[in-house]
Amino acid sequence: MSYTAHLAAIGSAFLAARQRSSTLIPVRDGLGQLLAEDAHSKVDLPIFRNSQMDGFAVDVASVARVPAELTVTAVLAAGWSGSAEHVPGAAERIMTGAAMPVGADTVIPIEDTEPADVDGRIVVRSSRPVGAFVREAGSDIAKGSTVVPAGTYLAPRHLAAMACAGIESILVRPQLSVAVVTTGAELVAPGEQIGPGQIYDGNLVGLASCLIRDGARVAHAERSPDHPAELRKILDRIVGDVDLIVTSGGISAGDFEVVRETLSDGTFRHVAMQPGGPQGIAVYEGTPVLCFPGNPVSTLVSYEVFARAVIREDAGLPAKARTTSRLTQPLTSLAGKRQFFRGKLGDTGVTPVAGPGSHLVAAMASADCLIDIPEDNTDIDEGAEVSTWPL
Ligand SMILES: Nc1nc2c(c(=O)[nH]1)N[C@H]1C(S)=C(S)[C@@H](COP(=O)(O)OP(=O)(O)OC[C@H]3O[C@@H](n4cnc5c(N)ncnc54)[C@H](O)[C@@H]3O)O[C@H]1N2
Ligand code: MOO
Repeated sequence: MSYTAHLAAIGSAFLAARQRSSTLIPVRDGLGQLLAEDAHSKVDLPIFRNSQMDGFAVDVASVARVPAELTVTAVLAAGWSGSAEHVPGAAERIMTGAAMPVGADTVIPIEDTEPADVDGRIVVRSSRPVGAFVREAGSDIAKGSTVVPAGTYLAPRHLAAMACAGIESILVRPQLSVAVVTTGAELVAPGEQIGPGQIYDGNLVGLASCLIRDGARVAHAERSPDHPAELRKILDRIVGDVDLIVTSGGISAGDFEVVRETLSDGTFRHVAMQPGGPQGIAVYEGTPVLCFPGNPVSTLVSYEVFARAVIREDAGLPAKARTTSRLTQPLTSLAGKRQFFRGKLGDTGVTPVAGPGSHLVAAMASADCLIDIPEDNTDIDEGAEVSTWPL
């Protein structure tokens, strides 16, 4: 089975995980959520023509020559109904955010005025053009226009704009909910007492953080011993909560292949690639299960090359762009297998990091890309152009 054929099979299996419906939530709960449909403004913003300054609403003709002395006919606070008309040649004292009286076309800030000698009159000291300090209705956005487009991860600025636009509830696409289950009798959590023959579980945190980075929600992260009954117990407990299950280990050719035994209806095969040769796809109680091999580099590379793109697409995140780079040293690759070497990009090209061994997890930590070598390339020269996938 080729890499591309298994990738296509994973794409098909993932379709079931995509079938989740959007939910309506109050805007105030929207932080970090993925907006499922365009949010349209219920009003013009500003909703009505209003003053940008504390000052005086006037008509420009009456302040064309300054100083000009005007009678103050009203005091208009933010929140007044806005139904009064401007008295031509006079001034209305107006506060920031108050509706402009009909007929007034400019605002003189209070700093540019002073009380006149006669009570109830002011002296305007500097003139302003038409529209100065007037915020026109709809000048920010028109009623019915899109305030925030579908596919946006909602930040405070989006929520504030939607609230100002009178939007009370929004349709959001729930994050993909995923369970990560690592398997192996040898595994203990970092920080736990480690005994002979035991190792620390790196895949749980590795896979969970890949998923979170790519926009999914890790609803469960569990470690299973190598007994099918135990694994089944875990799966039964979590399956109702998640859209997808990702496992590591227990799928190759040994005596204790717990994932393979438990998900015996699944498809387990050897993909012509390295690392990540053993692979599995199964369905548990209707939920797709991606089964990655246990070696930590194999697990991480499997995620990168099989799952990352679909998980990001599902979350509405852009695909990670692949690039080409020149090898800084020759490379030998296995005939008939697509090999994903770990590499480090630099000014002179890409340098493979350590060897191909899928246990070399510490070496992988210093890599920043995968070097993708096709099945039929075995001896690649220094300087050859290769495809690199960002990590
Ligand atoms: N006879 C064969 N043996 C193996 C084959 C094969 O084709 N024939 N394939 C090899 C390849 S390639 C890989 S990769 C592994 C995959 O095996 P499993 O997926 O069954 O994984 P395990 O056997 O459970 O573990 C493999 C390796 O990884 C370590 N491991 C497992 N889980 C974790 C974890 N969560 N954190 C850190 N390290 C982990 C485990 O201790 C093993 O050393 O099979 C080869 N064998
Ligand atoms: O192909 Mo396995 O997944 O590397 O060691």
